[in-house]
Amino acid sequence: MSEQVSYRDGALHVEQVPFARIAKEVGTPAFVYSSAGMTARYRALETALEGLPVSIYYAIKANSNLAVIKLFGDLGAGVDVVSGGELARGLRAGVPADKIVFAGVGKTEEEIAFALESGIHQFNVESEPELRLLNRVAASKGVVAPAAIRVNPDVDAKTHAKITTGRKENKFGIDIARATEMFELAATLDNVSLTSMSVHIGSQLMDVTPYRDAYARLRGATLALRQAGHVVDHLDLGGGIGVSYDGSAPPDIADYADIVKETVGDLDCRLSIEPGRYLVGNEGYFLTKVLFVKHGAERRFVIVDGAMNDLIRPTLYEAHHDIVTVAEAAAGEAGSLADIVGPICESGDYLARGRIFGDVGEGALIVLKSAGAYGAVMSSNYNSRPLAPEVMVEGDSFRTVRRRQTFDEMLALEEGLA
Ligand SMILES: Cc1ncc(COP(=O)(O)O)c(C=O)c1O
Ligand SMILES: N[C@@H](CCCC[NH3+])C(=O)O
Repeated sequence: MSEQVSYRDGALHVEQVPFARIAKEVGTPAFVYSSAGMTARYRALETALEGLPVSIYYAIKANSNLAVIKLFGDLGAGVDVVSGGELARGLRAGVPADKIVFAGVGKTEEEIAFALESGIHQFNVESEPELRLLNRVAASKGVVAPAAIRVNPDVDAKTHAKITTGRKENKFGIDIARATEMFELAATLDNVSLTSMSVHIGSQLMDVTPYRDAYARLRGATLALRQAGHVVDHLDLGGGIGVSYDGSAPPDIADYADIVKETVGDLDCRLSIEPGRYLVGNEGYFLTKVLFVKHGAERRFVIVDGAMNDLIRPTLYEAHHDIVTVAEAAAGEAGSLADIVGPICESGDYLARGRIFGDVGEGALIVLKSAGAYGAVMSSNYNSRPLAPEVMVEGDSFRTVRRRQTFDEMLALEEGLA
């Protein structure tokens, strides 16, 4: 029996990930990433967008491990951050401040001050009060803050309701009809420079058509602003390109690039995009070990040492992740119905439900695919489970890029306070 799993996804693949060795040396559960896969994704996107004046800002919320940020930074990417903590990560990973954009509906005064002191490239402002606060903090520091307004184009991204961000009922952005009003307001504020707009309509878009509608509206707003005498020299087109979790066809990035070209390619604007999931989603795995197999009255439970605190996507979005066993490489192909569940005290603690799954026994290693995005970053200490380690596979070798949290580290913040 092989101790390795082969994985192919179009041109991008990890030939052999040494899961058994990783389990032995690092333990389980663990997140495992492919540097070759992430690099290939970045290059593919760059190639698809060739000829367009586009910069790539990696949205580090998808996977903010320092080694992952550094990998994209070294490839030339900037980063998109949504909190002071993410800004600290971007800087710590060596990304130059002038390649960092700061998005988010609820930036605090302290976060704005930190970003201004760091000298970031751009604030993507999501409300009028935020624009005024940005002006005030910038004035107190004697600087002019580079700003974009994030507009809400009221376009349905046709994705999961919890990750749709461009509809009127969503908290994100400023109604696109108010763009001119915002530019007029900014013109009266001495410490912001507003010459840019951003848009982000949602995550995990499997159909690129909604981008066409959103970018067409952005184009319309740009032309109207210019007509009114304002300068618009940069458009941030957001992230959201989906990846396949089940082997179905992913969106074609060439189609996405065509849409960019056709809608905003001729506006004489610098452009940027903020992909997160696309760059890392398929290039990570969640490795876990079978603790017990229990035959319930109605179904088989495969109880593993990974849980919803490690990978919450199945619980939170009913998300599907393909699963393979390390020994067989294709446990999903034959077998019987099973729930793959974790040790947490909630019935919602499952990694897969009602899955046709092979006959695994205690100690078997199983791998959830496509766990590179919104995996480790969304993990928690629920049930006082220490955070799982993260491992980067580089060529034939691998290295730990986040250690497994110890009990002492988990308890440190409360030390002496009880
Ligand atoms: C403003 C912004 N940019 C970029 C992203 C990255 O999204 P994704 O990982 O779907 O590419 C998000 C998350 O949805 C976001 O809110
Ligand atoms: N956490 C979500 C995506 C959120 C996108 C961030 N705006 C997921 O796992 O699919």
